[in-house]
Amino acid sequence: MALMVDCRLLLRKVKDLRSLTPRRNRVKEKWAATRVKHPPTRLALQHFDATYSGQLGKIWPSVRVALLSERKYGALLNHFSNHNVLEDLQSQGCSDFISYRDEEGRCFCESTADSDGQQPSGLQLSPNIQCFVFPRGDVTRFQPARPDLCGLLSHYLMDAASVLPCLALDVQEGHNVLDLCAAPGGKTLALLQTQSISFLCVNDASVSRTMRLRKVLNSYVPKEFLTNEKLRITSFDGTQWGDIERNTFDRVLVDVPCTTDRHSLMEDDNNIFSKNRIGERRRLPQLQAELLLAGIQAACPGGEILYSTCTLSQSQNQSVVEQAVFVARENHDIQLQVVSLRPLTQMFQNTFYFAPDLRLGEMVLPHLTSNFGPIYMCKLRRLT
Ligand SMILES: C[S@@+](CC[C@H](N)C(=O)[O-])C[C@H]1O[C@@H](n2cnc3c(N)ncnc32)[C@H](O)[C@@H]1O
Repeated sequence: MALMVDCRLLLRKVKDLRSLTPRRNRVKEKWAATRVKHPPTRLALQHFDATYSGQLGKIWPSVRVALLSERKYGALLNHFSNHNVLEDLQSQGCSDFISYRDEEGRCFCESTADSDGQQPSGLQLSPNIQCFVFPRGDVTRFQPARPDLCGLLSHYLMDAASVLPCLALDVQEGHNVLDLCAAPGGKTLALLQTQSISFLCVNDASVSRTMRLRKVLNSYVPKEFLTNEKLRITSFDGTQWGDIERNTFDRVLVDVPCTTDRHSLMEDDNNIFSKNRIGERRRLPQLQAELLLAGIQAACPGGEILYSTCTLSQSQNQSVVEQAVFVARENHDIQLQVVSLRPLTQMFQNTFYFAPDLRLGEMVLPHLTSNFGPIYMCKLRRLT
């Protein structure tokens, strides 16, 4: 009997010991079980290799290596801030890539139509949009922005290529402007720098991102520019805009959600290539076309619409524009003209590496010597 009790005690002890000792192994097993076998970043790279090698041909390896490397930023100067950061930036070797055009002696004047038949843009750049960049090949990081005495920050860090859609939109004095997918607000801020806008409507379907947009605006723009008479901030589904407000705006920016190629290769968090977001990713071109169509309907006849993404994907870029133009004509009797952005690309070819021979629109390709983008943009003018 005593022997049996001893045996039971011994067995219990061994069990207890087992449950205690292999702690490290258990952690290892758990880690192995929860580890993602195919991280979204790797899935994204596989997807890009499969699609972009065909689309971009022999330039894909150069674009690929740039996408996987340290990106470059630009510092959008905030003219509402009294903090004079200009000298500081210049002393670090940065220059404003936009005003650089003057030293080159070039100008944005009405030119003849392109060989591809697109109409010339004739855009005039606002002298108030200034974006500083380090020289080619230099990926030095910018200092964080500093507040002035009123608390307004000196500059906003963003991909310098993201300023191009704002320049291409060509906002003029007294314009009513809609920024349909605006958060977190880099492009809104660039548009506000022009100080030409009569009324600006900024929208983003995501409530949390709209809150971020509000914070950005409050950190950069004085209160007198954010009154209800000058600015409206909403959180609507932009695809419905055509039903809310048609034929209204002189300029519409449609900067749609996309596969955000650079982010998808770098961050596993919130990655659109994760398995649970496959459906959302597949629906993107349809959502983008609906947003662009809504933007087209929101513009007034004669008004201009700028479609932009930060993906290289043809099916999210050119194909979306073609689909929206087709539906606008067939279903809504709206005729559109593609406006050439070639003058813009010629102007900034020293700063950005533009895709050669795109059949529709223009695209900044990432390159190790100027690691901005990708940014795709296409401009449309409403004829009817
Ligand atoms: C590329 S981001 C916009 C970036 C912004 N223009 C900027 O420069 O900071 C796309 C935005 O579209 C928003 N979005 C997604 N679906 C939308 C919809 N149906 N209507 C309006 N906005 C939408 C997302 O919340 C996201 O903030």
